[in-house]
Amino acid sequence: MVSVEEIRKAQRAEGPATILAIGTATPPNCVYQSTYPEYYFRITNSERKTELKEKFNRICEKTMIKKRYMHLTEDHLKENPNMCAYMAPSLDARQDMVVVEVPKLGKEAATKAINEWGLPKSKITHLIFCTASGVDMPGADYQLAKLLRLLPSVNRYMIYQQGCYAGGTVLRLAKDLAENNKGANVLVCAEITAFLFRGPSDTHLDNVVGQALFGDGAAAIIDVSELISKNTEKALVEAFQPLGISDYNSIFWIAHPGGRAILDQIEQKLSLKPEKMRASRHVLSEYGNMASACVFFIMEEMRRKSKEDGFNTTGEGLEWGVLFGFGPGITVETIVLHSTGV
Ligand SMILES: CC(=O)CC(=O)SCCNC(=O)CCNC(=O)[C@H](O)C(C)(C)COP(=O)(O)OP(=O)(O)OC[C@H]1O[C@@H](n2cnc3c(N)ncnc32)[C@H](O)[C@@H]1OP(=O)(O)O
Repeated sequence: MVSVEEIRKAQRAEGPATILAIGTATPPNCVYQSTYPEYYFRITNSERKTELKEKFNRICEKTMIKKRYMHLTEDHLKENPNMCAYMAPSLDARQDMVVVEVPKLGKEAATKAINEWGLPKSKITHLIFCTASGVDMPGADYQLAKLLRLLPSVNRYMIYQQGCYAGGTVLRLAKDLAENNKGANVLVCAEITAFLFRGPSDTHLDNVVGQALFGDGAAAIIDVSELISKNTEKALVEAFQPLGISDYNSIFWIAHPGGRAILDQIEQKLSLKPEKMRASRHVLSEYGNMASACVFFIMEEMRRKSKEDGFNTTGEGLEWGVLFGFGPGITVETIVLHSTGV
């Protein structure tokens, strides 16, 4: 007679969960930060707000973002003028858009990851989908499984509306699933396309800052950089003390670039060398703040550059690293990463 303990042991995986492949995708519509203020104030019929436009120009310059990708094009906005107001009914139009587009963008990224992985899709046993764009039932996880033609038996998990820190949340969940299920291949797909574009308001400057930062033009923003930087050291001590690591320049860094000031303050507070934030700053510059998807773009960029520079690990030649996801709450997701090779 087989005991429950033996069954459980046989079901569990041996060894740690490993990231085997990464795929990223963006909508094709690219907007350049240098011309964005002109476009944004024109499309939202706000050109008369000259002072606010000048301020927005200054904010855009300070973001250190070169370009961003947005699903919303000029044509979409012309078809949906309510989206261009600061506060006008437009939820239905946005919802109709995201429930179709978010799984499609997820499919693009997932297909790249599956191709790199090189095994048949039928080997995928678990699917986690994470987005803060819209809510649907059945969810984006179901739509993605259908688009990818995964087996109907795939175990699906949907994480909605967590915000920017959720890249860390899905990794944490994927690790637990992979380590507790033998042979499980967990496909983590965190895609965010925020459709919360809206016109500028003189009385809501936080919204104006948001319009300058987010990859898809989201609305809500908190000034959060000081709060985050004050708490990162505590999170690092808790995470790395058990490993005997207290020099945070000796690890690689994947920090969610909520905004340039967040990276600046963490760097300053922890006396980090400038190269520690290189990958995060690169992704911020090339894509803007893509919420939960950012950390995976940074991971991919770090892996690419480590290979190009001849390092022997995907973490810039280092063994241990940290992934920080920051988001509403304020919540800080801290994930310890172990890099094994390029
Ligand atoms: C929680 C999460 O982390 C999840 C997210 O991703 S949410 C997004 C989180 N991101 C942030 O909170 C943004 C962090 N802030 C930044 O990166 C920078 O402050 C910034 C790029 C927006 C501006 O850079 P800066 O070095 O602060 O420029 P600075 O010259 O001081 O400010 C430019 C203008 O913006 C205004 N400004 C800056 N931050 C502002 C804020 N939070 N609200 C309103 N106005 C703001 C300033 O008053 C200034 O206006 P004037 O030019 O008229 O004086």
